[in-house]
Amino acid sequence: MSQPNREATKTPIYLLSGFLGSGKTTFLSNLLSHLKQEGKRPAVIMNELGDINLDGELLDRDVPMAEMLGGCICCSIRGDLGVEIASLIQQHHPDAIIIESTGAANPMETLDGVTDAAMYTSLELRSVITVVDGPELLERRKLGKGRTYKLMVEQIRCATLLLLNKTDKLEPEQLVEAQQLLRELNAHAVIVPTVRGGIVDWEWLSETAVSKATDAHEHEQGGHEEHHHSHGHVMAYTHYFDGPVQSDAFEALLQQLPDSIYRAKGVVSFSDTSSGSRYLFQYAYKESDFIRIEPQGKVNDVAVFIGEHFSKEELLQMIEEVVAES
Ligand SMILES: Nc1nc2c(ncn2[C@@H]2O[C@H](COP(=O)(O)OP(=O)(O)OP(=O)(O)O)[C@@H](O)[C@H]2O)c(=O)[nH]1
Repeated sequence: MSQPNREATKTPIYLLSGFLGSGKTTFLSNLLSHLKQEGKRPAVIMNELGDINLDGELLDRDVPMAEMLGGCICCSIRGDLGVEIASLIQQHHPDAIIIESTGAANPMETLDGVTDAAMYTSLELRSVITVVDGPELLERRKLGKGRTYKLMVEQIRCATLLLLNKTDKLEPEQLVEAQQLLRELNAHAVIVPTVRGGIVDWEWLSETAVSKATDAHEHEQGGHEEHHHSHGHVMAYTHYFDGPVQSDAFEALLQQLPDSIYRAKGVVSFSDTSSGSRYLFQYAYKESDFIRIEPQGKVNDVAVFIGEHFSKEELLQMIEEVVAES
């Protein structure tokens, strides 16, 4: 079960969201070209509500691609997402995985699907990129707060990078208005106005805006994590445990989580129950639930915490107290 260098083997994951027709695929092909120019080997997961994936046809054939068709990864086929991620990593060992969700997907729910994969394989969710159709955003806001506008807002809120696209169709004052609206809806994300998803600054690719997957070992050694780019906008934190933890202490930790963390799940081993017992835990809105499991194959002891603007440092401290008691 040894994991020689988890940092080196963690696969970066980028989640690409944005409303129907906002320009996700256009941006994705720019992103893939850029990664390939850098000598990287990216892989893609494309999700379509329908049974065919036309967008996939537009992309480079050398890029390994998993298609998840006929359902939405944020709901009906969410369980499959983890499996797809894990098998892409096993088969192709990509340097990065980009998940393009359907325009109708709620990114928080999709994020939840990504966390499933963290149990089976080492990964790091780096950014949530939301492509915003500039003219459509302004139009929808004018029309009032319908369901579509609400979904757009959710996609905007959970982004770490906002591409304000189709700015060629905006008047200068509309551009300002759209930027202001994005800033109101999301105080933390980097906002980049784009035409056809074209961007010049790719630095964010190597920065972790969403989560910092950490294990105790790393933390002991380090203290050199990069905080300056995180904007305090942490939405998912992945923690790998090195060994079993004490069950009461762990349950107490879940009960003491701040309100800003509304979801957690993972697999833990308890030191005080019969040897080798492992549990799948779920936590949502103050309720926790443990199911004893006997995993087939290798499954990490890992906990993933999801929330809005919570302090990763405080959470890590709480976890370390549990580890110390164990
Ligand atoms: N005028 C203009 N058109 C754009 C821009 N970016 C993309 N488009 C066009 O908008 C349409 C939708 O772009 P896609 O990249 O397919 O959008 P998508 O978000 O992947 O669409 P779905 O897969 O349907 O959700 C295409 O016809 C693009 O050529 C832009 O910046 N300006």
